[in-house]
Amino acid sequence: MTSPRSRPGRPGRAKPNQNRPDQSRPDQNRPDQSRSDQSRADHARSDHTQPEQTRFVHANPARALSVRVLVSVLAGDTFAAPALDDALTKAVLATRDAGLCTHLVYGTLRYAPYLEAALAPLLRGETPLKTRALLLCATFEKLVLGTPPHAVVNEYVTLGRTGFGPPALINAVLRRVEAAGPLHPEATLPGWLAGEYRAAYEEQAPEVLADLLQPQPLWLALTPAGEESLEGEGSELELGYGNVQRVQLSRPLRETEAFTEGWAQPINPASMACVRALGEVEGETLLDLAGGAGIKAAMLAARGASVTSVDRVPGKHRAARNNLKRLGLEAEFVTADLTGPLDLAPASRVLLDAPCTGSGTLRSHPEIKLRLTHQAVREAAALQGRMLDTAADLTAPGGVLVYSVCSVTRAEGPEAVGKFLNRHPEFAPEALPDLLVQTVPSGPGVLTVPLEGVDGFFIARLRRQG
Ligand SMILES: C[S@@+](CC[C@H](N)C(=O)[O-])C[C@H]1O[C@@H](n2cnc3c(N)ncnc32)[C@H](O)[C@@H]1O
Repeated sequence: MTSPRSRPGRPGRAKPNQNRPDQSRPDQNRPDQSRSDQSRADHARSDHTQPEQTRFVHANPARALSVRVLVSVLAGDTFAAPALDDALTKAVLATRDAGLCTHLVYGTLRYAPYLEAALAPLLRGETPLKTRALLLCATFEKLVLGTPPHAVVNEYVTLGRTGFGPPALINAVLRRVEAAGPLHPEATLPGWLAGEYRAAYEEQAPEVLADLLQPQPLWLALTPAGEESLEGEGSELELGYGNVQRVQLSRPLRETEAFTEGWAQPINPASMACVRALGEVEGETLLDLAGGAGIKAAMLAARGASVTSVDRVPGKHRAARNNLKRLGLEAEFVTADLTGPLDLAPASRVLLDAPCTGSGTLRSHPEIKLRLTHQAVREAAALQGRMLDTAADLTAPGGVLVYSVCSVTRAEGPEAVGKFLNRHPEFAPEALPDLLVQTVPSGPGVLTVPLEGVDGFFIARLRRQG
């Protein structure tokens, strides 16, 4: 394992922080920005210093928007990232209010089970979703952010009056709500999922679960010109895994020269580890199966591979094409269902970055832990098994198949590959090249360790013998 490269901050160069969550992340992992979240928290804590008249006549618009977004996410209608992007695009909020809104939505979702436990003794019967969302958000502020209790009560009672719930109930609950016990990170996800994390990371599990409650930083794959340009604009590059850097932007990513010139690509270091798992790809023909929005395809094309990306959804190809164009790269696209045989020439390098439950991305997608079921894991594993069989047919003799999922469940990782190897004795697992991120062994592959904003991915590298 190679240690991440730490980059000291450069005090005095940073420009005012951009709190609005970035809307330019074509990757499925859509990180919000850690520094933004921090300043949002500071803002939340300092709310009680506002003048009395302006404080409680209208609830802060960030809180109203947060609760509306939470209602749609908790209803299961949408994921937090697109709901928030959509809401912030339509609402005209001051920068710091947009930051507060982002922090409240993600924070409430990250801590939701803990907040539910605190609220449970105070609520009888069914609580309407709007009221539940409001109470969760307010409880997050009171118990986790440490916003002064009187400010929480006044803000959210005022908000309740606008149609979110009975002010008397909100007032009574928020005055009394207190922590049900010490905050154990395990209490912030369902017991069975905490068990999967314990099985995956053993003694590191408590540290990992605590880390998943932190704000998600922004990671960018940068060319040297991109690094120079961002630093010149006052952004801070903090920590690096190879060319993937943790960045605090001085302005929205889409407005940076690094993005418009194609020198920057959002990608989690664990996502990049799947690309690294393929080893040297320069001059190789490569199949990127389940290629989605083509983030890994782009990174592979940048390394000199001739990439054909296959996905079932044509819309994803459009997004991928546009993104590749921005990066000055090219790939072929094939729209096809990978659960059945495909009329494509086998390749010497194949990546199957399979659809999965996303259980390794709880920092950036905290709502997943509120929705995930055993049944969903079983269904994902069955789909992955079928896609692995197709991937086997598309791997040339002597070639390499890399299988990856952004999930830490055993069924989707080591068990899926174990069953595959039983069905396909012509494949054997082999050692992975240096992935740069921290990993732990997991059956025939490895798991990346989700600390400091790195996602949890299972990755296996399989060689076809004959
Ligand atoms: C984890 S995402 C891939 C992310 C992508 N590799 C990237 O780096 O941007 C999984 C993809 O699998 C695709 N998918 C799901 N079921 C499929 C199927 N039966 N056949 C082909 N693609 C499928 C989804 O459309 C989705 O884009």
